[in-house]
Amino acid sequence: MENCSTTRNHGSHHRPMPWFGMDIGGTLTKLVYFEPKDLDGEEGEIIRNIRRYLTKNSAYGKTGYRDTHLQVDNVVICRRKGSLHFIRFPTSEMGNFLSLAKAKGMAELVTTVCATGGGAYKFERNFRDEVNMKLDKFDELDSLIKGMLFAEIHYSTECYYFHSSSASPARRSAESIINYEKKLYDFSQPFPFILVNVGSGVSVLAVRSPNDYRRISGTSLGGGTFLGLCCLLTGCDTFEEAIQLATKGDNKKVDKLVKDIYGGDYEKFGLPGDLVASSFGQMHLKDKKAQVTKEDLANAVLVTITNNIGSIARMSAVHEKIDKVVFVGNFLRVNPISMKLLAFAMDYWSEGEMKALFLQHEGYFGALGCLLEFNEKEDNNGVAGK
Ligand SMILES: Nc1ncnc2c1ncn2[C@@H]1O[C@H](COP(=O)(O)OP(=O)(O)O)[C@@H](O)[C@H]1O
Ligand SMILES: CC(C)(COP(=O)(O)O)[C@@H](O)C(=O)NCCC(=O)O
Repeated sequence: MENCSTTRNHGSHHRPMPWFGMDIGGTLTKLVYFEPKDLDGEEGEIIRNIRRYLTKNSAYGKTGYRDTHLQVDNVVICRRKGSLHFIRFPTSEMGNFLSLAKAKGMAELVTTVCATGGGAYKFERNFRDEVNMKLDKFDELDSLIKGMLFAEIHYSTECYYFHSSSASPARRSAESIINYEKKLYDFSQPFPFILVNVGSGVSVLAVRSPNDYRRISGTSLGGGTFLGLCCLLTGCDTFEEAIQLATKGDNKKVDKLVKDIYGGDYEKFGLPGDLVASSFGQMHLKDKKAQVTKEDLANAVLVTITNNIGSIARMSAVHEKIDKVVFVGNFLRVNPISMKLLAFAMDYWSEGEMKALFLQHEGYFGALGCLLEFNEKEDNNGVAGK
């Protein structure tokens, strides 16, 4: 599938390699690197070294990682064929990243990097002063949509949902979500859809066509809140640790359920006894507090944040009269508990009318979209190298 609008052959007409897209978020910086496979001898030594360094390693320094399972091969971008690599590091490590870029000779080679996310503004000066690089800035929500639509077309297993074997939504319970099965979803006719980006905070968009979308809602209770509260309440230090703890815990020891208040279901309004009535609602009781473990607390934070996001997503979908809700962002990384809870919540509360959808490259669409936008822009401008 072709992405550029011109019909030129590859070579010096295009922006010189290396091609990167960078999304500098509130917590993580995502880097998408396009590795050309149709090499024609144009590669200089520095580019070759950068390519080797990025593609032969899957860890960079202490905090940079390449998500090798997400690599996409045989992609054509601007008439160049190659592979897409997906790399992330904490935004707090930006200083070390800039030092590395300098050490690897990037600063001599690249004059402009395309960047999106809040950090494209926050760190613009650091890029200029420390590595003499200009940031060409793209809007993060424009890039997000562009990247996800591109990935959906180029990666046949991109979109999936969780399937319950129970026919009636009413019979599905929050307990049974553990048995949800992951299934591929044909997202080739995507519009309209609600897009919920769960990063440090949460943005909710109504997307009606590639260039027609609105940011309709958002909440500050997002992935950053989960991680921050977990670190405070359990003493953990990383997202992976927080998720591990949550996997072994039970929110019912922390939250007040409808049945803790009603003794059973609140039938008049269809509230099942197992529904959380009040998140953390038992933690004012000394005996209950004495019994909870850090695993229970981590699970309760995860369920609290996820349910709140699910609720906002569902209300947004009802308001916009849209039945497909796509969840993206790194909060969902290695986090099946939240994905299954969101799938359950969409299905249960809409009585089967709404569907929660998920995407494999969940946190990388902003970086990918910005790489595509930059190349298109350069291509349309007829840039012959800088
Ligand atoms: N390795 C990680 N380190 C920190 N947070 C992570 C990590 N993996 C997943 N997360 C979660 O992803 C969130 C950031 O998501 P992301 O989509 O990258 O947003 P942002 O653009 O705001 O950085 C964090 O708040 C956290 O909940
Ligand atoms: C400001 C942001 C767009 C930044 O994006 P992020 O780095 O969190 O992915 C996002 O955090 C957000 O939408 N926060 C919620 C703001 C609100 O609507 O209350």
